[in-house]
Amino acid sequence: MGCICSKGTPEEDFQINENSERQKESEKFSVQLIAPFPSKREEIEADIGRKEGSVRRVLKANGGSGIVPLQEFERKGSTNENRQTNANYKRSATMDLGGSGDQRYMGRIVSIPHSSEGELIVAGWPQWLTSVAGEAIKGWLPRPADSFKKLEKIGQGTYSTVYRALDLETGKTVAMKKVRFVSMDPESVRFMAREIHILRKLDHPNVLKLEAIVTSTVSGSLYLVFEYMEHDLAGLAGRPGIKFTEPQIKCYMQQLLRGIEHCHSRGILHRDIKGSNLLINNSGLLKIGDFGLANFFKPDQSHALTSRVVTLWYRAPELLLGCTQYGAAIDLWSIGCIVAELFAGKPIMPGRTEVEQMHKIFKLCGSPSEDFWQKTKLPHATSFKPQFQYKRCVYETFKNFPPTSLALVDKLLAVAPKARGSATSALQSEFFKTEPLPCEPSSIPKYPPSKELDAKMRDEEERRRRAEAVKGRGPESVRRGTRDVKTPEFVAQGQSKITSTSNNYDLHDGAAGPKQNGFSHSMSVAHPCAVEATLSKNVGSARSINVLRAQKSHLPQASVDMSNSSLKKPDRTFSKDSTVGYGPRKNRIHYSGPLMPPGGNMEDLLKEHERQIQQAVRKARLEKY
Ligand SMILES: Nc1ncnc2c1ncn2[C@@H]1O[C@H](COP(=O)(O)OP(=O)(O)OP(=O)(O)O)[C@@H](O)[C@H]1O
Repeated sequence: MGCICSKGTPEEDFQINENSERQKESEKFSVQLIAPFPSKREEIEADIGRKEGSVRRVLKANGGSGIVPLQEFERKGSTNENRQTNANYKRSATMDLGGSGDQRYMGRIVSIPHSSEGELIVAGWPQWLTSVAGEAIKGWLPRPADSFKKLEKIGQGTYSTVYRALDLETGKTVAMKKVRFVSMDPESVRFMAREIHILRKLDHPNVLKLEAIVTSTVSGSLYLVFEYMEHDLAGLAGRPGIKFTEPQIKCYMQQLLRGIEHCHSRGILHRDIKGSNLLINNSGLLKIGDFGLANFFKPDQSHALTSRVVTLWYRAPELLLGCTQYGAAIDLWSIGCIVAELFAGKPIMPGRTEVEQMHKIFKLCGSPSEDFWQKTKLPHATSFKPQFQYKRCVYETFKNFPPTSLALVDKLLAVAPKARGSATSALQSEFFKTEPLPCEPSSIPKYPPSKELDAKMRDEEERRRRAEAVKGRGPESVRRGTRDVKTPEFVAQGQSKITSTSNNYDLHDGAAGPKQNGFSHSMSVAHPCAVEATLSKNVGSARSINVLRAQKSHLPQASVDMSNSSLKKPDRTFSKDSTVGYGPRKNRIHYSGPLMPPGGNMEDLLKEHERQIQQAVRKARLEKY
């Protein structure tokens, strides 16, 4: 599969008004941000007076906030009151069609057929986008790219880089998520279109709102513009010195469940609930973000979906077993992991391979009965069937948790999906009704901006310092200084177990990796996904840490996703390489580790994995330093 690198530098994609060079550059943009509909004629006219000839006036005329359907725009534009606005819109829209005179464009506009694609092109969207993602952007107007000023990078996802930016029209700080494509490959565009399409279906205070979109022909990138959130839960939980109170945890979890309840009520599964996708602002509001893996589902589960979704540590057992007809319960499982993680102060099941993940689940939540294994048709059942049955020990393991939280965790971490209930039933649980009650979001302390990226940078810095220190101390020190990732069940006798940063509880499995207090697992020295990448090659040879990091755990199977989305979208690919973006799935089936050979011994297999992982990590470190 080809590289999906973004060709332009991030700077090329943002136009800064004061800079005339950049303004020229801005004309390379074929699409501008979505603009809302003008509300006041005076504003519009004043703006036109100031900025005749500028695409920006459309944005300003629209008041700089909100998004209005194109049809409504046209309808309003046909009235006397809005005629001027409509003219602006037309001129603005046609600037990108390559012409140079209003008359000519007006003619074109009149002749545009009333098809959705025609409308969209007139609105300023490029054809590469309208031809495959018309449904997702239908009815939206573009906004100019030069109306944003890029500030610093605040997030690095698998498919995107996120920047803090200033909306020059409103003065508001926003987050701009730059999505990469494989040179406008239609399939890649469809991946992104699904995210947009889903975001547009959602409207809830606990779901991050998509405010605008911009694309750049310079870099082949597309930007999704969101309200700016100061923190993500991963960053916040991983910040030294921050300790969540019980009312605060309840407050966050209530908001998370309300947000997911809304998604499920709209027939949408998030499929990647984890700390770094839960954004929190300085008013204590939590919003679910990153709908890149989200998909539509029907309660009857009649459509097959890919089972290779959700970041490994938060992945439900049915997905690991290869189930393709699943529902809301997979998100509830992830939420169960998060509730427990918040109380524990570290991830509760930090598996590094699917085999290990499944094993951790069985050890904590119990393994299914013999009868289940006899009857199930789940594709990976034979591979994962343990040699003996594990007894459930959720209550014993988390005995120090507040009792009502334990009841909720126990329910959400039910191995049988149906037993997890729903977001609505979770919201009605005693957990939220018993003292101490959830606090008001506004009463939560204001923290300095804390993102997963910050946690990653702290880890990186710490690792660099350690490496510097051991350099001067010789090989013996290197050995002692190396923080090899340990799978807790293989921690040698007498070696101290990882302790929780918030509550003391006794997990039979501790957290793996040097990041001990949860959520920032993707920045562990050896990311579980990176390690999986090594194992996917069945590591005879260890690879460099950079290569190790280049894979994500939830690589999709190519053919199983036959979802019911109206966009008929394919699934995303899952490369963790920062230069990689959305891409077609062809030839991108990866397995995070060899499946359990039938009749094989799980403990032996895991030990072998551990040996390979440590060998790979050691070699990578030695290569690096
Ligand atoms: N609206 C926002 N405000 C502030 N920061 C944000 C916002 N949206 C995203 N971020 C930051 O950027 C990071 C990456 O964003 P996001 O999860 O959407 O990207 P992704 O490529 O889909 O990531 P992933 O690899 O987790 O799938 C988030 O963890 C968060 O720290």
